[in-house]
Amino acid sequence: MIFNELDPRISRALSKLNFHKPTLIQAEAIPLALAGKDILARAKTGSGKTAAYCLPVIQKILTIKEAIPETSPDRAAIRSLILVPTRELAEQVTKHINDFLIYCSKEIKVVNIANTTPVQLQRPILSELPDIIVATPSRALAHLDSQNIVVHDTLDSLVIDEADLVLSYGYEVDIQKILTHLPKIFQCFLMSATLTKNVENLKQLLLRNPAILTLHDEKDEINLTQYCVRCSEVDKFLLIYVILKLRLIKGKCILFVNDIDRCYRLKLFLEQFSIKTCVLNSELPLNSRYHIVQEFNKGIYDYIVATDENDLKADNDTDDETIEEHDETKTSDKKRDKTRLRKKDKEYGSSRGIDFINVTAVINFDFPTSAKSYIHRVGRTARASQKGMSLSFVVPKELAGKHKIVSCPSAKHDEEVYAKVEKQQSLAGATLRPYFFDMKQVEGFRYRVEDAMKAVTRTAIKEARLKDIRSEILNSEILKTHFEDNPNDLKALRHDTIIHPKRVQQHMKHVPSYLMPKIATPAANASADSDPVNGESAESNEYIPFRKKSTNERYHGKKLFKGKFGPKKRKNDPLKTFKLDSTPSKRKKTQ
Ligand SMILES: Nc1ncnc2c1ncn2[C@@H]1O[C@H](COP(=O)(O)OP(=O)(O)OP(=O)(O)O)[C@@H](O)[C@H]1O
Repeated sequence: MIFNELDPRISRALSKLNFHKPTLIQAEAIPLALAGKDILARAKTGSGKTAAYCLPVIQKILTIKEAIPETSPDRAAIRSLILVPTRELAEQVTKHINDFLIYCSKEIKVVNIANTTPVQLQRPILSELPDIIVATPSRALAHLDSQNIVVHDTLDSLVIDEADLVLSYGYEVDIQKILTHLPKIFQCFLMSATLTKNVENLKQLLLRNPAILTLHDEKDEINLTQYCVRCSEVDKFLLIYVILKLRLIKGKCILFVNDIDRCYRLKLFLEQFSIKTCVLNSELPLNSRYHIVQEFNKGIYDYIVATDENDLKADNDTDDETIEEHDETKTSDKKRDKTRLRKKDKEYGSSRGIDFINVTAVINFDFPTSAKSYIHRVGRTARASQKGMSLSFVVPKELAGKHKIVSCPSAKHDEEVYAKVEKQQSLAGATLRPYFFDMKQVEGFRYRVEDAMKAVTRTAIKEARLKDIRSEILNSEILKTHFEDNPNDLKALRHDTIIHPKRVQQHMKHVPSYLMPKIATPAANASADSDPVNGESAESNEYIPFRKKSTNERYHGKKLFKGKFGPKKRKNDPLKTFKLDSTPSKRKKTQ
């Protein structure tokens, strides 16, 4: 299948988007879909599933409309319903469709009704009979029930994207109710990166003699390099500091943690060293979440600390092999619920389906609680045939829970989940390589890391969480009114601001040269036949040199030696001054 077999308006849009040739799933699914087949597709994350169903849906609508005279009232009709599990995904799919429609936007209209606009206010938009509706199942059902959407005679296709997640979010009943509003015959697409027993049930319910595509593009596996490091819960903080501060991983990273408090703990910790991050979690308003992802994709932010708590829960509920949430997690969650400022958004998801662009690395700061969740998290990098890496921290069982304050309840199960991930990856022909490093090399940082960890108290986290949500609610209001009208105003809106400026210790911003360790980047480290104890064999690769003077700049990012913290002021580094003052010669002078 090649794209220029599609309507020329679609082909032009595709070349504008630099979609020169179809991905494997697109090449297989599009011709079958155009031939009218129902499709059940399972393909890896980032393999282009969205276009695999959007393009035939658009193509078919164009063909149907060409056969209807311009003046006929029958031209306007709702012909396709696309159901997705989260609001983010609905925004994203709608954007993709609008991109594909750029040369035929007059012929086909798409509307996203998954947003937070009240149902009544969406009625006028729906009365114009858009050709394609994108919705979460609950929203679609609300409109079908209230007759704002009437499709028994017109619907041509139904898509359920991320089908397993749609079901595990508890939408099964909604889907069954939705079916009662649909015509007897329509084409159906079920798309998912992972297929579960529930999807099998849905297949029986919805699909007629479907084409079942389970696609595995071997090239894609090679694009993702997976590393893991076993360490204590405190050492996770030490290592993340070293990795980000010394830029051992260059480029954009998503750091996954397992709950919202951990999100702010990690943000505040990194903030101590002037490492800026955005947070992404289900408490933030939808507009802010969407804006954060957009800006991250444009390259405005380097680091996102994300939770995928809804996805973790959804995976836990459905995956037989998943570790049960243990009591401690439940009680601590209950406690936190009391202090919660606003409700979590049930229709939030960060690790499923969201198209983060050009992500160098996914870092599982907290190891996920299921193998399925691991697939979706690491699937945020190495997308669309690009290269990417994942680095996962795994806490050995005997070290889990040892440091109460920084402990993550799920760490007790890291080893068990890791074993499942390893098995799952080896079945797919992939491996998780260990990231060896010489702990002695980073010991010098322990003091400042512990200092920073102490500053991130429970109260600080609570305050930060409240403050961030308040400011994001304000941001969200600005975003709501300005999104379309004043795009320039939005440029000034930042989501990575320092939450606790008073706690930031300026000297921690810099890494003194005498602390500079000899530590390899994950890539350099794993590519050599390292000695796990001292990692010496990686020397020839990308070691951060110890006491290297003149090339420090590359470890600190471009701006470090410019302006306020320029080279002349380096003498003011308190750590350095302290060292100088304690030399014997100085002491003599002052006596
Ligand atoms: N034929 C193509 N050529 C170039 N880029 C493509 C092509 N198809 C899709 N892409 C790009 O690949 C990225 C991933 O596509 P998409 O989001 O559809 O993947 P997915 O399989 O739905 O992933 P997930 O399971 O995570 O939702 C997107 O940025 C998309 O623009």
